[in-house]
Amino acid sequence: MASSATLTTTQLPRLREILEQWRESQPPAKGFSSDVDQLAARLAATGLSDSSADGSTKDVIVAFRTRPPLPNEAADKFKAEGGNEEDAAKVEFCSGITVTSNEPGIFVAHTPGMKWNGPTLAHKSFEADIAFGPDVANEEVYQRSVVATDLLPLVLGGGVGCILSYGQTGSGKTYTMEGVEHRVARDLFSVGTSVARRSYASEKRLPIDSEEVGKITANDAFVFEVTFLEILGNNAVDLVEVPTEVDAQGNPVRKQIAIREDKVGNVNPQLISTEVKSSEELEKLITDSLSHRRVSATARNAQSSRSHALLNIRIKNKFNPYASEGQLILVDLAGSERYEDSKAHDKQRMDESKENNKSLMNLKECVRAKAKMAADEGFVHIPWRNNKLTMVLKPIFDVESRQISRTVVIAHVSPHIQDCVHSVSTLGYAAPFKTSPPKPRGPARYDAEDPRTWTHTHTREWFVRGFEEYVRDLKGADAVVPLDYDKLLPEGMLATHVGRVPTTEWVNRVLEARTASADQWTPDEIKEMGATVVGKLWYLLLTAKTRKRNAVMKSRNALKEDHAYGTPDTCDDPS
Ligand SMILES: Nc1ncnc2c1ncn2[C@@H]1O[C@H](COP(=O)(O)OP(=O)(O)OP(=O)(O)O)[C@@H](O)[C@H]1O
Repeated sequence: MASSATLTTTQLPRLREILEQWRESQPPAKGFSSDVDQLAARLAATGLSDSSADGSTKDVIVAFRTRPPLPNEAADKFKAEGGNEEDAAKVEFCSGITVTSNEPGIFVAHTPGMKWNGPTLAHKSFEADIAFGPDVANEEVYQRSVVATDLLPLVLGGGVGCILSYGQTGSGKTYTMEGVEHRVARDLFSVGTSVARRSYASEKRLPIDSEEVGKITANDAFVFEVTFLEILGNNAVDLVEVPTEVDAQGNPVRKQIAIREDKVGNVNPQLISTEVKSSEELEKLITDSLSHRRVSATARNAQSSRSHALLNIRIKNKFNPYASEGQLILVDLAGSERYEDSKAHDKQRMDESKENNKSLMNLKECVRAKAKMAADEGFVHIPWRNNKLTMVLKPIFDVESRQISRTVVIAHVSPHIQDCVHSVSTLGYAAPFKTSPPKPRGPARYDAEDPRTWTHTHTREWFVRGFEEYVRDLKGADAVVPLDYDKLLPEGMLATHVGRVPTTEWVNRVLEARTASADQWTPDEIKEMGATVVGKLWYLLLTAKTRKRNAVMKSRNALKEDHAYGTPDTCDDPS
């Protein structure tokens, strides 16, 4: 099969002809629409959105994106691969990607080859959850990957949301991520205000449209703190820091940031953390930090980003001290490069490129393991400690964490046939992340220790017992639980559904389900009761999910100990 480097201008017209014939033989493309509202509604109906509240939401969502060809790009590519000026002028764009379905997203990559009777095309299709074709604007990408997947309510509710922008250098990752980052800045405070008003209304038992509730803003309920980290090869630096010195080559000198796990298992690089109180402040921080990001020319893209850039927005909840800290992590990954792409680099650039590819491979292992775990596919080990990039992404990879997390991977491919070999590898990298959500377990055998097997009645009985125990310990044997269980756990609500409700949302539900007898309780006491009891459910869910893994780890540890000290049978009797 010919690689893109061996394509010649004379083959392109024939390849275009073959592609046209192939396209004509295909059924019409499915599910195309640029109506963002319609798309969001459809995604909600297909279970990608949390608003379906049926527990089927995926933890890993995969999207493909390709961009339009840029002016002169086809000729420039040809020249970059050794073609002469005269022939380059004749090179016209030939598409290497066809989008055949929007939901699920299907991209077909067309790889050129050569037989005795002329050029050929091999068509290979890849499936994701969502596809963005070349004419899709950044607003639609944001609506379908952030709004329809409820990432902002999730992180405001104490969950972890992450977007990973992956792909070949020059394929449009930065274009997508900057679009997402600026739109997050635009919407975070208004969505935060709605969430804050709902919490306030629940706590004060006020109608949501009352004047008092209308005065509440996002800043009354949340503290937003932002960091921006850059990882280049093996080095990490703070993008918020304004460099004051330059080296001999005139490059800004930046302080190296250590990335390691502390004694209690947290990975908190010492970065400048800036509190932002408005969309404008967040917007400015993003723009300033991005201007510090290192760029250098590559054979593919004159403004190529050589580094991974991680924007992290941490959200503390002032209304609900029991809620975990929400985090939104937006990652523009360094371009993945093949040897051919990096051969023009100097030694330092080559090493960086190697290091980048290594970290991307490890990231792949981690995302794939996470997707498998979410789909309940048995024992899973997530190797997030292997690399700096995955270490800072610990909040999404830690299997012991009880925070709800959702990751959207957007894999980018170039539209050009010359890049097909690389596109096939990018699509092949991301496609396996697409897994089916765990199947509803139906009438699985009831296990008191595994909430995934509980019916609505089991769930309700467990909560009734849990609240009664809590209230008895706190207020004495005769105290009554001040909750309306019909309101808190409506018919059909299962333990698995409760397990997917972020803390803040759950505590709001508990506040809304208060009965008249709750007048003797303070709102904080009610919140603590709700958070404590649901915490026990999460623990059960976590141990049930990781039971097989824990058993394997336990037997491995036992093996290690046996190896070091011998088993009781084999130990020498000291007497
Ligand atoms: N969807 C799009 N519509 C129009 N232009 C686009 C689109 N996506 C990318 N571009 C343009 O393509 C060029 C390359 O895009 P970008 O810099 O985002 O690529 P990249 O994948 O981040 O590259 P690198 O890894 O080298 O940084 C830029 O000029 C950008 O403006």
